Amino acid sequence: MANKSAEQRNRVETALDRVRHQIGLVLGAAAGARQAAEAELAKLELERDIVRVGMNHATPEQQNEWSKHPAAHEVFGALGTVRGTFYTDWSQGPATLRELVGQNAPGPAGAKPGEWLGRVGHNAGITSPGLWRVGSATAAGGDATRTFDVAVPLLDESHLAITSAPKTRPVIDGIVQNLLIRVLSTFEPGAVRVHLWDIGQLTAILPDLYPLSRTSALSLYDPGRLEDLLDELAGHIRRIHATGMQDGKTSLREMRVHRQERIEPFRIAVLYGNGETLEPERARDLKRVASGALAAGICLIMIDVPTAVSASVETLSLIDDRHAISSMTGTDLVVDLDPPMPSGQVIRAADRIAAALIAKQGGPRSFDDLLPTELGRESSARELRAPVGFFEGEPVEVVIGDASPHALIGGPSGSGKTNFLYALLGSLAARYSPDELALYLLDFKEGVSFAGLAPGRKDASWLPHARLVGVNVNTDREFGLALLRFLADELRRRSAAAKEHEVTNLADLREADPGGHWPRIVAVIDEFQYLFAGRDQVTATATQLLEDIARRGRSQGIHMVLASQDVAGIEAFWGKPAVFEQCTLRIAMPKARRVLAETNNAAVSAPKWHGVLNHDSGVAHGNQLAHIPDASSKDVFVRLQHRLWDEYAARFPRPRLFDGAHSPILEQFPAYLDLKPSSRPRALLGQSIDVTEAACGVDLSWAPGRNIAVLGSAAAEALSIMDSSARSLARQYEPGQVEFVLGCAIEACAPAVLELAERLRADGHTATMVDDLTSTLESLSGGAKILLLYGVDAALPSLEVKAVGQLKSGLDHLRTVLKQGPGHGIHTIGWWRSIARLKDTLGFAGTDDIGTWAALDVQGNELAPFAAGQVVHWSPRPGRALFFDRTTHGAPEVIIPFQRPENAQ
Ligand SMILES: Nc1ncnc2c1ncn2[C@@H]1O[C@H](COP(=O)(O)OP(=O)(O)OP(=O)(O)O)[C@@H](O)[C@H]1O
Repeated sequence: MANKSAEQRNRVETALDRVRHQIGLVLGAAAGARQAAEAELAKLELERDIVRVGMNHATPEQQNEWSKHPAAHEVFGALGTVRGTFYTDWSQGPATLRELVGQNAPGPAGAKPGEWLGRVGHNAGITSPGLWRVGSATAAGGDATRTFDVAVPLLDESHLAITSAPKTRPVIDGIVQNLLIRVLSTFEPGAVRVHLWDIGQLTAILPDLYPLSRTSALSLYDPGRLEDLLDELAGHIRRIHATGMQDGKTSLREMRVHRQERIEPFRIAVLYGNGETLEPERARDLKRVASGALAAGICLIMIDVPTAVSASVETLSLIDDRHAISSMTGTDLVVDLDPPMPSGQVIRAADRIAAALIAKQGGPRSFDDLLPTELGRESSARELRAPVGFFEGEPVEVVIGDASPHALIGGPSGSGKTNFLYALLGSLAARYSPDELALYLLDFKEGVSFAGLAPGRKDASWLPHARLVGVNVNTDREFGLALLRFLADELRRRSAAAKEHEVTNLADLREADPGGHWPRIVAVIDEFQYLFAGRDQVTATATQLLEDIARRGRSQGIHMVLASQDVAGIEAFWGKPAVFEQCTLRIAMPKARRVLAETNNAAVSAPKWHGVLNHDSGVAHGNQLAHIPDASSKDVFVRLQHRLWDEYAARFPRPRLFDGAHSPILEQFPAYLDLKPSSRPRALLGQSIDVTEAACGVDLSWAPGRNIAVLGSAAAEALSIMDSSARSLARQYEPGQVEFVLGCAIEACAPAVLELAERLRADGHTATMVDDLTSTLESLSGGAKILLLYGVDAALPSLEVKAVGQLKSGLDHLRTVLKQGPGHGIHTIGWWRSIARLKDTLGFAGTDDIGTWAALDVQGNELAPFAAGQVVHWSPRPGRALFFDRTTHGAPEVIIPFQRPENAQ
């Protein structure tokens, strides 16, 4: 039993010993592993320390410390091998970089200033260097073989953001100026434009470049108006983008390569901030500009402008006044910045570039420079496009088409509006034949600015494109209305044709109807605000018509060019936004107000004989400044007009000239000359105020009411109307077919009446002067007779007298003649000097027997009973009459009585 238990105990102890042994083994292995890990860690830590400090940069104490490390030998050995391998590879690094910069920054972009500074560049600007030198850097080791150039991309590659360190402004100016003069000296003059803005100052930004500020190569902006610069840049971006779209290209660079021409200059905008964030709106604008700029060849150099832009931006952060860290080289390498180029040499270089640019652009351009080499080569199917001026030697065009259908021109008196119109008309007329372009020209100004475009006494030539020339129409607003009516009718005619051909615009209509005559119509109305000068029917109708034409003219090729002196004209648009909005082309002459958008001040600073052209409804980014050549001096336009006249006059009729200052002469008037014997004779009372040269006539058919009353005391006009009525009728009867009976109760007019009688007799007619009107009226029998009664009012007292034994007075006979005469061919043309006397004459019979009348110096409200009770607006004025014919008129119209021979000049 004892043995058995001892044996058992032995077995247990043996098993425990085995377990203990196993545990010992495991613990020993763990301790060993830990020791090895600790040694590895110490080795790695040593390696890290050495790498962090750098083998060559360690102090002797440090070296000593490291060498005591048990793994020192091994670590130094391994690091030495790595370093050796690395430096074997890198020994080529600086040389490679030097070569790279040399290739991408050729000539002034990277070379030493002594090699190029002061010479004018030749690069045409189709391609550009990829890099521009700012300094150098030296790789570890410190020796010169490890130095390489540091250069940054600019222009359409990348923007550049520079951050200053304290007191480094002069250094930054040096960097920026170095870069700019490198760029300016690379390209031919005119290929680069520099825009400078500094939040802190207006004048002293990069002064060494100032010689360039007399050209377009350098512009400065107001410190408080960053928006002006950003607007301008945004405008360029939009324009370049739009041009690119037409070419199917997304960047200016692609377009340049595709077209193999520069197209637009490179632009560099330098923005000096102060480290503070911009106001939110500006920051937003800047971000927007920055993101579209590079594709438009616009590069920003921003100094201390904190902004996150989503475009390619390289950075340069100054450490002190000689050194910087650059995004091109990374944070491990310090850039040694190039020193500023010598001020005197930079000034001289800038001066030479400026002089070369001025020489290249030539002197101021003339009107002839606007003209093409060959006349009339362009098609107006899609649009009208013509240069009207120049900016820095480059032509600036006006486009009239779908996007800019109508134009508004403003500028104070003497600012050159009329001159601009001549430049525009000349440039257009020289490019488009009269088949492509028809002009309707109206000038409400007192004066004759367009008169030369119609045949005149001194010069028989005319502008063959002109269909209508209206001058001195300031008192004849109705003529403006007539033009608008004409345009509205033409609009309808074109719409109908378009509908018939199932097209929607002029270009398609011309294609669908190649035989049709569909020129683009441009109607120019100078001082158009006269149209709205009054709270009357003319204003109301003009507004309505203008709106209609403005809205629908675009697609039918009917365009309006409205010019006005400043505010007055534009005020006329208040409450009529439709017209204003449709005038997307705005032209502001110097000091013009309200023509451009509210916040767009470009016209304020525009120099003399310049204009700000804007195809974007006057929003600042659409501004294009242009010098307008002198087009209105003696003989300038006339020379072109003679060329055009020689070319086209045989094929195109002369324009209609309407001159409000001159009354027409009956004997020269086409409607009078064309009169022939007719079964329906018409009495011509005067000229209609209309686009066509029409006469206003009264049909004297044998029907009740066909009498004519001339109303008012203005003798010259009254005599004229009586005269032209009689003489025009005389032409429509064969001798003997009609009898004229003339009675004159106004002594002063007797000679004129006698003279008329003579003329009528000379034409072979019977013309009887009567003294005793009562007996003449009593004995009148049927058959064609024209009674010409001068001053019926003066005859009334004797007509009212009833002779002894007579049942009827002369007045009774007159009433009978007025009532029953027309039906039997007896028509009365009578002159009453007052409306009250006419009413007395008619008595209780009502006004029906006076079917037509021409009113002179009488008030409109007196005329209502004779115009079917409607309100008559009429401000009497010399040389004009208000005419109404019950059978043909809805409302009275203004007419111009003919000039009587003795009044003719
Ligand atoms: N670009 C120019 N170059 C030289 N002379 C010019 C130019 N523009 C206008 N002029 C001259 O200035 C004068 C006034 O110009 P213009 O008649 O065109 O001004 P306006 O604005 O139409 O003035 P207003 O409304 O009083 O008629 C004219 O004698 C004209 O010859």
